[in-house]
Amino acid sequence: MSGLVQLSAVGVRFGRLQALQDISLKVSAGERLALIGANGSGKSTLLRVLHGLVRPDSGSVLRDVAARQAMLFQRPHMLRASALANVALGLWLQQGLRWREARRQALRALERVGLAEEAQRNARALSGGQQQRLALARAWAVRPDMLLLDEPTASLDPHAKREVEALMAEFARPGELGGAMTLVFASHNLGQVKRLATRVVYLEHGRVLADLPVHEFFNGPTLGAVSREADLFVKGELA
Ligand SMILES: Nc1ncnc2c1ncn2[C@@H]1O[C@H](COP(=O)(O)OP(=O)(O)OP(=O)(O)O)[C@@H](O)[C@H]1O
Repeated sequence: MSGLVQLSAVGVRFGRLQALQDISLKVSAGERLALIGANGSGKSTLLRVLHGLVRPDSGSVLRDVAARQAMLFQRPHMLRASALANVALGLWLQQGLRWREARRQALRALERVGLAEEAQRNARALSGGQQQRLALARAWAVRPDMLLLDEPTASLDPHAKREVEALMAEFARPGELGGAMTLVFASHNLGQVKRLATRVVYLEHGRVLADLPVHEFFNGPTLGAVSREADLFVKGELA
């Protein structure tokens, strides 16, 4: 396997519900992969499988064990502590750094996302956009090779959305400290998908119905033939 993670014929069920079915997908280094599809189509579940939070009931997951991963959720969970401590704690716990060194690196991460001035503020008192940037700092601090993001801008206003999007684009750029991050993100915002993604995976009822380079997905003639629902989804979202 030369990818960061590779799923083969993965299935996930929750009781009687088949949330994912027969998913085969390889994520390669340097990709910016967008997962799209209607509510309940399986995007979050697929991200959780990729991150190892959900174990498939069938199929297999192969992972590059040398690669680091981090995941961001739509509403980040922050501890009732300073912004700095929220980042430093992660480093201290995950990487076994000394507290002083963890704080030093955490401050560097806050600078990276433009939050250095908020370092001592209670993380829970920050705005939604600042909290999402704090979550990005927490992820960036561990220098992941692959960053998974579940609708990271869904609950943000347009300004905060642009800030988070800009950071995602910067993290994915070659030359970023620690190297370019591979991104896998779920989004309902097709403008964002066009701006950020190199590849689009369209899910419908837990199955992958299209897996195409972004340009082909939006401009190719094939989508309507693949799925009428996909065609309507894209047109509807763009209307
Ligand atoms: N822990 C769970 N227990 C039971 N059912 C679940 C669980 N997680 C997800 N599901 C169900 O699995 C299906 C896929 O959900 P998932 O959250 O992956 O979809 P999604 O595409 O991310 O949706 P959304 O766009 O609304 O976030 C849905 O029918 C959902 O209700």
